Amino acid sequence: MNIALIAHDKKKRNLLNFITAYKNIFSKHQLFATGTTGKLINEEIELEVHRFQSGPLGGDQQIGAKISDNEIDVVIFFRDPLTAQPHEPDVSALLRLCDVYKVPLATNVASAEIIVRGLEQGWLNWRSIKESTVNYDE
Ligand SMILES: O=C(CO)COP(=O)(O)O
Repeated sequence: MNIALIAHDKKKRNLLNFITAYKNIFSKHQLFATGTTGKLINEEIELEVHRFQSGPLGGDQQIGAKISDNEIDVVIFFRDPLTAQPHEPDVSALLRLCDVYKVPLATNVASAEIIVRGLEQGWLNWRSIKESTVNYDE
């Protein structure tokens, strides 16, 4: 599965801890991230990550484009709900595209835990047959 990993600055430590805890699961998948998040994952956890631009410089939009091409299966985005972001429209657009394309999305550690454990159990295997069977308008 292709997993997008993103965290706002005040949530980066939470995301790094989370990925470390589930490193054995994440290591079986293809990882994508916005620039700074990806750099930290790469350096601190030593997982291979494809890095896009930093979020405020277009990284959220790049991940959104991958979603619209059906190339992202899961988004884990630890948002900071208490700090205004200069690129808030990009953040909203990314979250919106997850809903448009029915991509499982976790915006905090509690929901991320459910998704990652489900991933391991095969609950998201339907993603691989999605393109041929799911009508995006429904
Ligand atoms: O701002 C972000 C998501 O909106 C995250 O970007 P960075 O990973 O580059 O900090």
